[in-house]
Amino acid sequence: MPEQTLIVVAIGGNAITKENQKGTLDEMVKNIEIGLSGVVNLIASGNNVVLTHGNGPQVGNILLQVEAAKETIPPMPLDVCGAESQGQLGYLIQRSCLNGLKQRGVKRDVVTVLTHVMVDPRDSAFLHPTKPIGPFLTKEAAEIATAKKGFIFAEDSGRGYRRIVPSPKPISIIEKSAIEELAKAGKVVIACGGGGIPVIEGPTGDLEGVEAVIDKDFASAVLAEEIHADILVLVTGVDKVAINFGKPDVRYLDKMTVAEAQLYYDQGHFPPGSMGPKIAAAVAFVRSSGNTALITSLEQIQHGLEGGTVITP
Ligand SMILES: Nc1ncnc2c1ncn2[C@@H]1O[C@H](COP(=O)(O)OP(=O)(O)O)[C@@H](O)[C@H]1O
Ligand SMILES: NC(=O)OP(=O)(O)O
Repeated sequence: MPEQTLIVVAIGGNAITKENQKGTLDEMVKNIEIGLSGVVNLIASGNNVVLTHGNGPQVGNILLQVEAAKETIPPMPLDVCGAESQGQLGYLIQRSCLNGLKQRGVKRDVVTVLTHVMVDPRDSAFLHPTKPIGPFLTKEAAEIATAKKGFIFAEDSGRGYRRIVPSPKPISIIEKSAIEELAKAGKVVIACGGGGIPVIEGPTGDLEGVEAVIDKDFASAVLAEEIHADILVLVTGVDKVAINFGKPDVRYLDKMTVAEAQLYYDQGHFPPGSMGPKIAAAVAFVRSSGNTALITSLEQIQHGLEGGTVITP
């Protein structure tokens, strides 16, 4: 790897509010502090790092707050709720990074960039919601919420039922130049929170927010390509990617080429709601940049970037 390695690290919203948690401040602060220690080590050892993060559980909770207060306080649309989640989580992640660096005796600026992401208004995702947000409900609770409020729910990878919203594909990161300059100047940048605030170009050419939640793995892959990152790290709940996941003949992989990843994808080893988007995002970055992607867990990153599953050209 080059001397001044630029690493984009993407962390899932479910790592910040876990599946069995309600999303209290205390839970989020603890998860971020413990979860980020490996990332802070990467920063402390001299790498340039851009941190991106999901927001599914958090933006879902903000929407529930909006919904609960709508008779007394004017409700805000999903893009504004997404922007709120960037501020909420950006603040907690930024503070945790600053504290972690200070504890290691390292002086680095840490900034959060409110990030807009261009999407296509004709993206078919607007007609077919797929992105799970908010708490995990039982089937019965989901049916009641649908009947009462008209929300759409879907089963999320065997973990329960969650509200689903449109998730258009990210086309380009509006603040890419600022993020690249900051990161290459040694600032730690938190960007593309919640996959970024989805925007389109309106009839006058002005940016307009649209109601959706972008997948943070896809947004991170586009960002990594646009800021010329050396490596894209997608952090999730497993140390390595497997074929035959959950079956007796499961095999965890240390590495795979994009061709192998595509073959396993086509063979159905990576489900659409969980590992599928990560593999698709990693493959897109490796194909477009010629660099490598790594899929691994926060625990594994504690030991550097040597473990996990590496995807190579
Ligand atoms: N082939 C596979 N290899 C490894 N993990 C898999 C595979 N297929 C599904 N998974 C599951 O997918 C999860 C990652 O998806 P998800 O939890 O939705 O991501 P996120 O961390 O972004 O919230 C893993 O923790 C694992 O439980
Ligand atoms: N926006 C997004 O991808 O969030 P999650 O990581 O919570 O799914």
